[in-house]
Amino acid sequence: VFSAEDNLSRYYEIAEQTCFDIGDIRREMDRVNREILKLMTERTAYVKRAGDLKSQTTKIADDRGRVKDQERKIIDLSLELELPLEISLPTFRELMETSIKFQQRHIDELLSQ
Ligand SMILES: O=C(O)C(=O)C[C@]1(C(=O)O)C=C[C@@H](O)C=C1
Repeated sequence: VFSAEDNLSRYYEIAEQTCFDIGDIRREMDRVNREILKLMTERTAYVKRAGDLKSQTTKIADDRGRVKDQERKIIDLSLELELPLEISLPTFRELMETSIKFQQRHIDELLSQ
């Protein structure tokens, strides 16, 4: 899925070669944070759209099977990236749980109209 250079060791080498004070670090982190936020926005659009579809079928946002399936994929991909599971897993779990709440509110809003 990822190219060979997409791993923690490689990004750490780049950080060593480009960052020499905390200002350098924080500039890069601000850049990465903006990318993460853009991707979270894109992800949330699909969560909302899934709510549109579920409002016509189950009316229930929460799908534990899909949550478990994504957790498995997050674990496998994190191992590939050398990304510590202590960072990726709780973060994605929180993202999925807050997305479920957001989606259920959207479904309920559609059904109350
Ligand atoms: O896959 C879905 O059904 C979604 O709506 C996405 C999503 C998620 O945010 O990952 C949200 C709610 C479901 O419980 C499962 C997964």
